[in-house]
Amino acid sequence: MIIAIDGPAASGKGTLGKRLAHHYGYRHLDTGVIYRAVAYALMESGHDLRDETAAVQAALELDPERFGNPALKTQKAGEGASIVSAIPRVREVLVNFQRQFAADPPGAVLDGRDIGTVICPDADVKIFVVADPRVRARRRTMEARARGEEADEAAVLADIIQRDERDKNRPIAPLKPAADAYLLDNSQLDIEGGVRAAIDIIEAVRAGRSRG
Ligand SMILES: Nc1ncnc2c1ncn2[C@@H]1O[C@H](COP(=O)(O)OP(=O)(O)O)[C@@H](O)[C@H]1O
Ligand SMILES: Nc1ccn([C@@H]2O[C@H](COP(=O)(O)OP(=O)(O)O)[C@@H](O)[C@H]2O)c(=O)n1
Repeated sequence: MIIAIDGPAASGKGTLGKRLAHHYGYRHLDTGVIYRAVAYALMESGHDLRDETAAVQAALELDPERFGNPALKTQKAGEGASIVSAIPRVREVLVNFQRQFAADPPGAVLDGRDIGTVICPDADVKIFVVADPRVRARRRTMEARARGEEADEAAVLADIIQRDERDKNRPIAPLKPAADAYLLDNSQLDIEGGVRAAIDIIEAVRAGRSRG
């Protein structure tokens, strides 16, 4: 089974993806980390984030062993990711890696912006996670502070809004729910509540399928 999770910045996709993968015994890929890694490679080598040749090269040289680098979690890497991810050739290079991950047994949960629309249009279940931008900014701010970083909630909110706008309005693989995605608004839910709501969706889809 393939579970596709998409949604705007800091909506809880990664947390949900990880928890669902654990619940079902599947593998999990946070696809945002791929674009963050490409952006980080450019920043480290002093290239402009809009340098297509350098960005494509960084995408070709992607090393999943480095996905755990804490530097990829920063706001700067997220902002950079949203710039490099709008380059069509960068996305093209990264499609196969993601599809291969999704296809390997026993099943996979992928989260990102275009999983249900582009990467896995035939996913068994698609969930589009949303939450009020102020709630998302608050959560992301708390997360950064828990890591010992300084974070200004208003600046985090501005970054989230700017990134969502860029991701929604790019011509290639824009952030939008697939036509057959289930919307899950977790603004008023805690992590447990969000996971339960997602499992309810997945089980309802499975039950419907086995009846049909
Ligand atoms: N349903 C939820 N309720 C409360 N906090 C949440 C919820 N889902 C995620 N979080 C917290 O919000 C922050 C952003 O979640 P994350 O999974 O990193 O989002 P995304 O992958 O969409 O960027 C994290 O600190 C996470 O612990
Ligand atoms: N499948 C994906 C995942 C992320 N991205 C881009 O990568 C950026 C960072 O993604 P992320 O999921 O790590 O961001 P957060 O939601 O964790 O803040 C996004 O703003 C998108 O521009 C994408 O284009 N397609």
